[in-house]
Amino acid sequence: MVNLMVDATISMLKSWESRVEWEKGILEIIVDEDLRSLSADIISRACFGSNYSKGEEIFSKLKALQMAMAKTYIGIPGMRYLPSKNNREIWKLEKEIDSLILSVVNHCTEEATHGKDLLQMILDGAETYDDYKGLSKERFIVNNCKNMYFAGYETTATTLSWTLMLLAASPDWQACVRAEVLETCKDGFLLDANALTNMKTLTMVILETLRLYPPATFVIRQALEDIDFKGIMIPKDMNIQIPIPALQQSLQLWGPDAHRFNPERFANGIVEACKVPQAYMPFGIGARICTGQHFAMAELKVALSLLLSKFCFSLSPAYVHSPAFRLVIQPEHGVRLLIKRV
Ligand code: HEM
Repeated sequence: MVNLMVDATISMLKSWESRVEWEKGILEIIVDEDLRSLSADIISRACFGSNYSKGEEIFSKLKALQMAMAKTYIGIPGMRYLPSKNNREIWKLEKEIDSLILSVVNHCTEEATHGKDLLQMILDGAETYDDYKGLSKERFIVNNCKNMYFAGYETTATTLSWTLMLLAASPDWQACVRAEVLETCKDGFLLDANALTNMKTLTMVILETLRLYPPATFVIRQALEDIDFKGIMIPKDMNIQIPIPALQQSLQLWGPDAHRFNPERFANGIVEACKVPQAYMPFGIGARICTGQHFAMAELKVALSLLLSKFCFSLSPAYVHSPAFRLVIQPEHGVRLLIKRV
């Protein structure tokens, strides 16, 4: 998996290198779209063993679906069943995405070239799991593929954008991470799973980015029975939304610098960083915690270490800071950076 991530990142890196050269040494770029393509490429290769071009249509439709879903009123019961213009757009996109995924699944199954990728695991799961709770086998496969795409694409791409923004705004931390990367994998390209675990400063920077800009704004749980929570009655079946940014930036829990970028707080791990470590939950919590968290951390480390080994980043004077809620927390106007070779 790490090799696949390295290959995908190197092809983006090469394109940035020639663009920097073309711009005579300093390239001004909004990085988000390229990082989305990178994340799409990686999840597509990991999932279907295919390259980005095959998943391109699926991703553009998923993006449109995400925008349409962000316009709905989350939490108002029954709203999603009304045939409003937006809901009809959502239903149409869902149908198209389903059939596109199925056609890729069929193609992969016929070619049988995908080996031990995520799709194979989903197909194995579909073979051995016979309680579909009323779901057809086809639905089981499509839903799981969609989950992988939806959960693993935008979340990681957005985290990459925010991390580059924060490092561009904090030259000292950027220099520390670059020094660590160059020390860990001498020529910048010798990355493997061992090298990734040794990158402590980079890990601290990623944890701090996920604290300040968690892509998921809340985790949702349903009460399975009536609960008396410290005097608050929560009736059975009620949905409870746990707001991640509020917990991760609480002054009470994290101290007076809770709103500041300070990766140092994670020097001794999550347990030492926060009065109540359970309040740190960028990947959720408990039995339904993100199944892709280790995949995501590996992808973030590979992409950032390769980028930092080759380029220096600073904020463009035209960068406008405006985190916006679109199902994930995204930079509204993109992350506009100045890039030059190290
Ligand atoms: C920075 C990147 C990511 C973040 C911040 C993130 C965050 C989350 C969060 C908050 C949840 C809900 C957990 C809960 O309810 O307790 C979740 C679920 C999930 N994530 Fe991720 N995720 C990321 C990347 C990925 C990737 C790369 C994949 C797949 C390769 C993935 C697959 C999933 C799946 C399948 C679930 C549903 C788990 C379940 O319901 O049992 N995620 N993620």
